[in-house]
Amino acid sequence: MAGCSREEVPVAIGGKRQQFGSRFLSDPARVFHHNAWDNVEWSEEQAAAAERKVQENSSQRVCQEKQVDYEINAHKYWNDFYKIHENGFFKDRHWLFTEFPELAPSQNQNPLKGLFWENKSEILESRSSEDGPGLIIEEQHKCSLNSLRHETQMPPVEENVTKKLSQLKICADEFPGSSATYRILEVGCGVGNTVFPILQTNNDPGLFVYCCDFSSTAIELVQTNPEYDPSRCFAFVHDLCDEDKSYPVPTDSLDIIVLIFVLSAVVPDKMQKAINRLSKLLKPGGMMLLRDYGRYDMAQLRFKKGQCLSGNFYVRGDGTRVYFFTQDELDTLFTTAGLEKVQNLVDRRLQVNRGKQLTMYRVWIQCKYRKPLLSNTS
Ligand SMILES: C[S@@+](CC[C@H](N)C(=O)[O-])C[C@H]1O[C@@H](n2cnc3c(N)ncnc32)[C@H](O)[C@@H]1O
Repeated sequence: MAGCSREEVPVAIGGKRQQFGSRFLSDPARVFHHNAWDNVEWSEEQAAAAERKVQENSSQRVCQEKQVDYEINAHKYWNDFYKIHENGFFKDRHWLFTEFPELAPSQNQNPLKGLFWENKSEILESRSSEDGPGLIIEEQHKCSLNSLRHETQMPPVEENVTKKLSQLKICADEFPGSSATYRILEVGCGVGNTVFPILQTNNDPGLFVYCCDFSSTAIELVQTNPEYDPSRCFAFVHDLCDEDKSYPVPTDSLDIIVLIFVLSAVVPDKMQKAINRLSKLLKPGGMMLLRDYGRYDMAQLRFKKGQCLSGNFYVRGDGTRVYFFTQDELDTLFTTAGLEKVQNLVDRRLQVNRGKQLTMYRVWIQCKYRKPLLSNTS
């Protein structure tokens, strides 16, 4: 498959990892002097040629019957993928921490801790008046079984009462990581190439990492990895498009949600609801971090006629699917879910195969969106 990450590890210069966007090609004659160049400007002809290529490879769509199969059996195609590749395909990404320092803030620099506690009284006040007492996250964590019994005896008369009760239920169940002070969820975690570096790098004793994937094969590989430590991590099978299944954490409980090359694997008309649901899980001040394929990435241009499912959405030879985003589309998805933009950048890299003298134009989008302290998505 035209996988996401064999090629995406930034090069280390002098042993020191460079952040994306810091090596520029000013002299085209030097193109083969390095493995990769950042922020490469596309000429008008190159953009037009890419557009033509996409029009051409989108001109013939996969038939409806097959489209339904790819959707219904999406998790099976990914299971097959992981049965073949096991841990071998996606490389570990220690570069994560240069791009997303939020994944391992040193304890004193925890960006949310300060933000959250400084504004705690403001949050408590606003949420109390909005939702009534007992719904604020601190309260949820402290709630007693007695209060739960009292609450559950009352007949739920409104939808939001039902919602409150289900949140209290999670509380009563002592959800995994309930005593943690910094909670990260990775959605579509695959075999843990983001999760394990986080667990290795972030030594905050209050850290707890959740990770899920709809591929049970991938989750099994995470759980059987010698580095999997259930006291710091909880891996579970979950389909982020499944509206009927809830996540094993209460609303407003996560500091960070990570989406790395996963939203692109979801059928476009289910993306918004998936992001809305995730947004609810973030604490006020919490952040969603995304890195994913951008429009006209080399992988999109390489698709052949007959692999297109819908606009900019394709199926690979192994049955896994991929969408290619614009920055605006991602902005709409996140802001519609009530989040505020912190970063939305396009990373245009020129990767070079020096041995074969080949150039490959990659387009990735990186986003950080924050849940406002005064949430309007409840
Ligand atoms: C391209 S891989 C990326 C894996 C991992 N994030 C990484 O960067 O190594 C996409 C992952 O998303 C998972 N995935 C796709 N659709 C999903 C869905 N609806 N719910 C949960 N996981 C999904 C796949 O099983 C696969 O592991």
